[in-house]
Amino acid sequence: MNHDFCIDTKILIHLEATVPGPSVPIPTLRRLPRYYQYLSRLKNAGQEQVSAAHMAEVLGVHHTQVRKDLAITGCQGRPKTGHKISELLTAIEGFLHWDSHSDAFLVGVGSLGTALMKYPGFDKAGARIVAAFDHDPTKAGLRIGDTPVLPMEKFTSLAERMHIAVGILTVPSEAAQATADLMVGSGIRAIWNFAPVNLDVPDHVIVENLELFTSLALLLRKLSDTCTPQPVG
Ligand SMILES: NC(=O)c1ccc[n+]([C@@H]2O[C@H](COP(=O)([O-])OP(=O)(O)OC[C@H]3O[C@@H](n4cnc5c(N)ncnc54)[C@H](O)[C@@H]3O)[C@@H](O)[C@H]2O)c1
Repeated sequence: MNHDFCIDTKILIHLEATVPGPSVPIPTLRRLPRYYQYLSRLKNAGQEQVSAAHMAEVLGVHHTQVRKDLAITGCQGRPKTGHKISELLTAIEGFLHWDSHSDAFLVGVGSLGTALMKYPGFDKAGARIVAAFDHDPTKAGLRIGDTPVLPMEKFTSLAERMHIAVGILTVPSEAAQATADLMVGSGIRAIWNFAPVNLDVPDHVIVENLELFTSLALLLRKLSDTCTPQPVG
């Protein structure tokens, strides 16, 4: 696996769909990709060992927490020398199931859906978009990269036949709930939702909302808080 890529921690949809049981704390799941990114950089720079204390300092996480998080992956550090970076990377990959793939279907091949389909990083982080769907007949039949765009009528039969567990939802808000219903009815168990809508789904279905607008609003709010008033004239 290529270690030199940027992982969006929101790719947790794959993890949450595949890591068994509620016993793994979600904050740990969110931190592990950060550790992985940092460890990959160290490995690429030629470093072989790392201590939890060093990771804690660089990543701004308490060292006890880093040790606990790493222990969950099953990788044990050694006294004095710490962890072997390559072992740690392999342990995190295995734990997050990045050494296997979840196939995903995307619905809504507009600006955002197309951008997601063109982004190669999801494949490396465990989720592969194998087909996309759109109700616009002019889009069905297209290919975005290697991925076919298919008519909505094919969604259920293909999802069932291919045992698709992950759905990526990039339709406008007004179509989001109906699309989620279709996904759930077709056996999808995890939805990565980009529409700014709270989806109503059964308890067994995991939804991860990617709230870009909230994130942007926070950024701009923080920016305005740091602005000092300029003298007039
Ligand atoms: N573009 C962004 O940067 C951005 C950022 C954050 C969130 N979002 C959200 O992501 C979603 C998509 O945004 P966009 O800008 O890509 O929109 P878009 O209008 O460019 O694309 C939407 C696509 O969904 C398809 N579609 C609409 N209704 C459908 C249905 N019932 N079944 C199947 N396909 C359907 C349309 O044909 C179109 O191809 C929206 O909910 C938006 O709020 C977008």
